Amino acid sequence: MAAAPQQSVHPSLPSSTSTLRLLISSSPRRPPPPPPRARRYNRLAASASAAREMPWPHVLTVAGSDSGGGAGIQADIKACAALGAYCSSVVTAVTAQNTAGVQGIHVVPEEFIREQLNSVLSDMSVDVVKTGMLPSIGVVRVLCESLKKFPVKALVVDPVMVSTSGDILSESSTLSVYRDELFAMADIVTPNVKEASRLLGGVSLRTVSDMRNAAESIYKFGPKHVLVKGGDMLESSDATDVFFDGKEFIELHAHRIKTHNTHGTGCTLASCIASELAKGATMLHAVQVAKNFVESALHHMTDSGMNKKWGRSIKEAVQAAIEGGATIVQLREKDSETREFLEAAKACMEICKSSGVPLLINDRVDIALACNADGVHVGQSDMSAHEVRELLGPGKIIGVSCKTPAQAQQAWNDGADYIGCGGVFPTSTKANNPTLGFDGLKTVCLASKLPVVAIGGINASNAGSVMELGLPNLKGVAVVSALFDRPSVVAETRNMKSILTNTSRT
Ligand SMILES: Cc1ncc(COP(=O)(O)OP(=O)(O)O)c(N)n1
Ligand SMILES: Cc1nc(C(=O)O)sc1CCOP(=O)(O)O
Ligand SMILES: [Mg+2]
Repeated sequence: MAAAPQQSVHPSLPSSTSTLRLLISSSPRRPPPPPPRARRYNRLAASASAAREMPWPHVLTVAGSDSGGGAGIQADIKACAALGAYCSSVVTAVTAQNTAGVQGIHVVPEEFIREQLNSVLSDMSVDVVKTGMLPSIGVVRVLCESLKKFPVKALVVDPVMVSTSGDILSESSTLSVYRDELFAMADIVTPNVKEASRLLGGVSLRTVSDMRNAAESIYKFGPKHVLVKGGDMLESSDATDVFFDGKEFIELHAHRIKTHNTHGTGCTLASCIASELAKGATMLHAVQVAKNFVESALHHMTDSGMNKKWGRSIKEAVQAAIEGGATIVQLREKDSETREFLEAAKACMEICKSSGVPLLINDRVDIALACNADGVHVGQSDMSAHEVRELLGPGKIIGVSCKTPAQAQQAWNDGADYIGCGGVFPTSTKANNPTLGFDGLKTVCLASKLPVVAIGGINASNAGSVMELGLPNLKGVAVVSALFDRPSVVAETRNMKSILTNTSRT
């Protein structure tokens, strides 16, 4: 299968129609699955005492409350829950706001913010602290002092200054203490272009090259990584973010989503990064997952049979899919010898890594380990997600094919990150694949606690109708033949991406 742009789920390379499955056990009956990992257990309803004692990924958000529920603490808690992290909260301000703007701000006294920080950090094992609205110099200083007293694994700083509606959320005097004290403690700082400009004394940021310079300048204040978010650069048709780790710049591209509903996306992105870091992901991986979560997904799965037919290598196919806008690639090789598969996987890893696009491997955990892929996609006859997680570790992405609510529940229990659900339409790419139709997809989406990617017979003519169903948890599509069994992978991917972009947020 070829991979197209995707989201928090992953796409793969060309899949062939043959069904070479990993023979994990010769026994026809699978033994009962091991108990789910504690951290996956009922994350949404986790009690504070459970979070204290159990190895949950734990994010503490230090931010303002948004009465409208779209941004701030409310957005942070929802994003962390969606990505499987427990979220505690220190409220720095209570805002009266709605979709039109901020009508009032009640700042919480500094000493009471200190008290909240003490209560949580002295008692519960927090992995990652994520900051949002820090209204005054005093609040930033209280936070720095608490973090020195109670160090955490990582600090994610979203330097929230002005709301999308243009209302001031942090006094301009906080800029200096952000730069001089908080940034030095941060693992990542995530300004949008307006915030980056303010942090740098009002420089103008109009191009990606300006964003790179800004990322480099902000890096000099001391954070380990910088992500300058380009979503506000309205002159560009692309929404490019620039990630800088002190050595390398990585441009993360996404098609601009035509919507005014961007309120809270910064909070959501930073909370997703924090959740992934809390789960053990590397910084780049955490940023990729977060970005994909905020966008809609297009999974590209490669298929070597189709690529041969069109005279292109897997590498060329993946390169073209990424150029066309694929956000996740899944390498699906049903007929290859192991050595050939691994070589292709290593070559694709290079391309995907340099483009900031996660690469998943279909079925083969050994290949994923050998090429340090970003994750694995398994089906109901493959190794369970729980077993895959044991082998891959916490930071990798695991997808599971599910056709029923019970399978979706099991995937959640087993610690998967997303599910693939299909066949939505009849397909000739996968033999003997039952067609679920819209009704089957709906039943699974409604039951799923994980993001869902629709698969099976999806093409440019029907992708819009799938996304327009507006089903809960449906985040994107995974596509093989509509991209790879065509003369131009780039053109087909671009077209598919724009269909998804235009339907996912309307
Ligand atoms: C995103 C996504 N969804 C479903 C599948 C199918 O996986 P599986 O059921 O294991 O079938 P094979 O791909 O192995 O034939 C997938 N690969 N990706
Ligand atoms: C690999 C795969 N899994 C499916 C499932 O229903 O789980 S359908 C499928 C094939 C998808 O290919 P195409 O986009 O060419 O239909
Ligand atoms: Mg499989």
